[in-house]
Amino acid sequence: MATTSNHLTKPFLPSLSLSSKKLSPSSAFSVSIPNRVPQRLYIICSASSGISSKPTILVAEKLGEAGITLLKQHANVECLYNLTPEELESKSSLIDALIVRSATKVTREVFESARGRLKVVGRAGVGIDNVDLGAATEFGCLVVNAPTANTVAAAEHGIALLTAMARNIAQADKSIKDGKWQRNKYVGVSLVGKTLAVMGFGKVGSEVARRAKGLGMHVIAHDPYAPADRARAIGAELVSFDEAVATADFISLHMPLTPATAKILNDESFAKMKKGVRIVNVARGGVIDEDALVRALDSGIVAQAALDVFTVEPPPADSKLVQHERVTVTPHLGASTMEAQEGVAIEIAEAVIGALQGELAATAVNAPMVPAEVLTELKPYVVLAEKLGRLAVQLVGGGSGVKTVKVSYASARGPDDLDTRLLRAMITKGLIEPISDVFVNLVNADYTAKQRGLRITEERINLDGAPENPLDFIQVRIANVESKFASALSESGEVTVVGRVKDGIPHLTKVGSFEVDVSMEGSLILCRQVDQPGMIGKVGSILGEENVNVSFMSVGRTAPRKQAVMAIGVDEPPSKECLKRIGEIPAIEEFVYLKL
Ligand SMILES: NC(=O)C1=CN([C@@H]2O[C@H](COP(=O)(O)OP(=O)(O)OC[C@H]3O[C@@H](n4cnc5c(N)ncnc54)[C@H](O)[C@@H]3O)[C@@H](O)[C@H]2O)C=CC1
Ligand SMILES: O=C(O)C(=O)COP(=O)(O)O
Repeated sequence: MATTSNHLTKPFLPSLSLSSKKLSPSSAFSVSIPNRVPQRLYIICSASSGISSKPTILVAEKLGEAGITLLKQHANVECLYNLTPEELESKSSLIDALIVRSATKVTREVFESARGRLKVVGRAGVGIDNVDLGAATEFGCLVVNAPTANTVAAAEHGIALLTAMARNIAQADKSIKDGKWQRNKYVGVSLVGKTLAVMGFGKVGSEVARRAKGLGMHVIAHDPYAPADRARAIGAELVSFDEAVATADFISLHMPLTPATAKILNDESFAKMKKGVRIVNVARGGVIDEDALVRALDSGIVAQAALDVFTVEPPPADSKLVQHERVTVTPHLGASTMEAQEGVAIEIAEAVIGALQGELAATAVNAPMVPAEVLTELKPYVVLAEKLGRLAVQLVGGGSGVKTVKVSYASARGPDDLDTRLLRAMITKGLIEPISDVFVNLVNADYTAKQRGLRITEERINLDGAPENPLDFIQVRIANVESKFASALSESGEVTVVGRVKDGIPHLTKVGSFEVDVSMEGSLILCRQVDQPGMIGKVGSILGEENVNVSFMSVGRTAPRKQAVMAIGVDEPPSKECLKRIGEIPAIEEFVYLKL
């Protein structure tokens, strides 16, 4: 993964390097030998992670057939259910992606044991509380979910539990099967005109609200982050937590399990409720303090509860809550309809395959989501960003340590039209990977930079003109370092490289103060010399004799016959002997070989 750079510098160079700081470029000319290698985006997976052939995907829980079929078109698929935690850990270094539902705990140990191979975790459903997101991010593993395909199923299950609870369906069913006929015991309550508090007004919550309105209920909702107009459109009123729990006849829970929502229904909140309230939970068991719910049932505050989810699944057989006469339970069936499972399976298969192919998933949970059309437009700039980072760091010399990097984006677009998170992540990747064995991607770029004490500051250069392209150029500067190629230091003393995208191909357009123009493919030789006739020919013929193909050549100079920097793109890495011969050309004052 880490690339190497060789560098040969003539002994008298330090003094020259100082003077070169004062030079200002005048012009650049280039000899172009087109070499259009298609660029692939490895935003999540590295080209060297062994995923270039067919990736291996472990499906650890039952997934709809349509999803499995889709996965098999692109990957080796293993379906292994009910693995123990240890079995999952031992599998993780043999797989590129893992697909789970809610029953599999994807722990830190799973990521640690993966030794960098596991690059995508697909959660075939919504809730990602069973995946250690912090650990996934640290290890550069993308987590994607399937957030839409089971919404209706979960909402329908919520309504099913609500109505079944109100009319004692489960209890009456059991009683009749036990040979009894208890018409007086199972008198229910009506829903019409009653107040339902929907806690968590997201996708499922709003579908539940819509259906409850159809049943003639008065719907209120609590969700600190939901827009009021969405609630209004459904005919629900957004209220505070206290108002919701205090006024509701029925409470239906639809928020995710997070540190903020854990045990959000507890002794204190039950004490605020109307006596005889009824509770539905199709969200997560952990949002209710289950012992407190048993107490509230026993004291009569809560008349009934209908639960699809539990803190521990399956719950212990002797669970007081599950065994409670006024509690109706289902074994986490919210998403379990034929339709939802087929939909979820396809949604997650597409997301996982896309991510393995280096695309950004629209349902990424621990990485910025970049809309597909923006990504298409940014693609060549993403490649440029990584290569500029890669190049800049290879120009650093003298063991100075890279700590401060300044990135400038020159664009004629408005600030809101340019999302630089992806570009920053790729610059970080380029900066860190050549000097370490850390794998960096969009997921862990910021985390890895922080860990290494690397501070990346960004600024925009606002240009006038038509903003057809998202960016005009990107400049990367590394401050407070020495350079192994003194000409790479700009007047401010920073290692500076600038690049542009031309015809979809990233080009290096400036090194230090020297304007060049070389396509950023293969490898690069930078030479500084006194501008004079025959230099291109001399270097070119050495490379030719050594069978190294030149793809691009460009010379930037301060003035005719003064200092010049020659940038030479090469397809094959030159041998040490070849580089030595270039270094021996008398007019060449310093040169460096860089891998892009
Ligand atoms: N039982 C089952 O099989 C299923 C369960 N679920 C659960 O339902 C949850 C909701 O799913 P979706 O509606 O698709 O997710 P969503 O993300 O669309 O909605 C969640 C809503 O909860 C809100 N929220 C966050 N913190 C809150 C708080 N402290 N108080 C009130 N609201 C808060 C959010 O603002 C958001 O609007 C999931 O997180 C999942 O755990 C989802 C599908 C199936
Ligand atoms: O999507 C969710 O959050 C669910 O809870 C569904 O879980 P499941 O995929 O059925 O194990």
